[in-house]
Amino acid sequence: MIGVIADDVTGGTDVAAALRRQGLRTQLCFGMPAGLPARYPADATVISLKTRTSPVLEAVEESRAAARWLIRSGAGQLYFKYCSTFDSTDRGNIGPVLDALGEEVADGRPVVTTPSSPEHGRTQYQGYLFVDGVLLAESPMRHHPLTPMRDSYLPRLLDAQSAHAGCAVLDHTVVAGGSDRIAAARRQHAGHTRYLLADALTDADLYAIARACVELPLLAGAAGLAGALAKVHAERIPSLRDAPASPAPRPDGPAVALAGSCSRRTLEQIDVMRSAGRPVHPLDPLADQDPDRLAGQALAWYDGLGSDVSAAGALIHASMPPPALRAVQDALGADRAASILESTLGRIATGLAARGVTRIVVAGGETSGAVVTALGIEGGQVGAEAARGVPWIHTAAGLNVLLKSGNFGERDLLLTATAAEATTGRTHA
Ligand SMILES: Nc1ncnc2c1ncn2[C@@H]1O[C@H](COP(=O)(O)OP(=O)(O)O)[C@@H](O)[C@H]1O
Ligand SMILES: O=C(O)[C@@H](O)C(=O)COP(=O)(O)O
Repeated sequence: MIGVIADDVTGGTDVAAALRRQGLRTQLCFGMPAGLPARYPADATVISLKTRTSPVLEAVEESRAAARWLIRSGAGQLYFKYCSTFDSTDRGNIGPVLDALGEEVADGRPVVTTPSSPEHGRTQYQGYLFVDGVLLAESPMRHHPLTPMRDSYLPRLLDAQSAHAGCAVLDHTVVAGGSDRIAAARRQHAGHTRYLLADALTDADLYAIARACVELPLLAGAAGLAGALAKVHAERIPSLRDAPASPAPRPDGPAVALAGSCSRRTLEQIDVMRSAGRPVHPLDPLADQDPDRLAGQALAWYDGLGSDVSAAGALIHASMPPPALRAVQDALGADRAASILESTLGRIATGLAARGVTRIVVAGGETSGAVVTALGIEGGQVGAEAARGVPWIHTAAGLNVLLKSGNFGERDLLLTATAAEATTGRTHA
């Protein structure tokens, strides 16, 4: 079994979708699972934490605990799923968590990693990370509310975070040379380099890296490398390759979208909702900083929509474009503003569930973490993808949640996912 530790909730659903696409029976848990062992046989188990922006020690301890749980449940390989845009704060949790997981399983062997995920437009070349062909630090990620990324050079970012200085790049000439060449380069680094950041421009590059590393106890990266690894495992183990995908339930029932992401794509998706005439309620954290009152106002607004809303879903959002976001952060502080809005959206989600809303679409990774925590969702069945890397999650209690990374999905994703006719959008299941 592959055991995956994801540093946020949308990262967890993204990687779960990538594993499921390759036919792996994938168990998805939000937070540490309560019991042992896994409740049903799985080829992969994903534990989605909310550690991307938490204090370093907390992130390390929670990730260690998740690793130990996965190993006790039978994981033969660990994968640390971080963001394809290498989202991390200045204090940086990717390095410390990787260092700790290496202590758990890697025996000092080099750990191969890459945030490259061509399916999401992320590529690594000469150690630099590109987002849709633009350097990370020049992409909209430079404006992220909690993890603004202002350097594109991955070795510098990782070196600053890890206790093992001097990570190396497996450059594209090596990767393009195929899996034997990659494995040879990896062996040359054994004993003196802990992290090898592998360039990858295409899925074929990721596949070659995965083939070279399929036996390693620890790998790390975004959904791209995890999907490639799943493909290699599925090819080697016929029972995985032949596993019939379980039929995905159809998400239905009253729908509401909750957005806490300020990423460019989410702002575009909000504009599409507005242009389509959907009911939209913006949260104003400058007017009131009390999450209970902000949530109460939003729910009163929702109640006032009456039966119209059962025809097509409404949207409640904290999201703002960069200038307005800066004004809020200047007034309240970035962490406090985030915490107020996350608590508010969590309370709104529980209020909506109590009102019979069964389709909850959430935009934003931190925001999704707050919402699943508030709703007490511990896991669910990974269903059809409404967009690449954005699968519906079906809970035992009958909720259908779509947890969308801020940057993912077509411009009409919020609109289609909350449409009256239940839709799974473009299905990749
Ligand atoms: N108007 C706002 N002012 C300040 N912070 C905000 C605002 N809107 C959202 N946020 C915070 O920004 C963060 C966005 O992160 P996240 O939900 O992970 O989105 P993404 O997936 O785009 O990274 C959340 O913590 C959210 O509460
Ligand atoms: O790798 C990715 O880009 C995503 O899986 C991811 O981690 C998304 O994080 P958010 O943008 O914070 O939702």
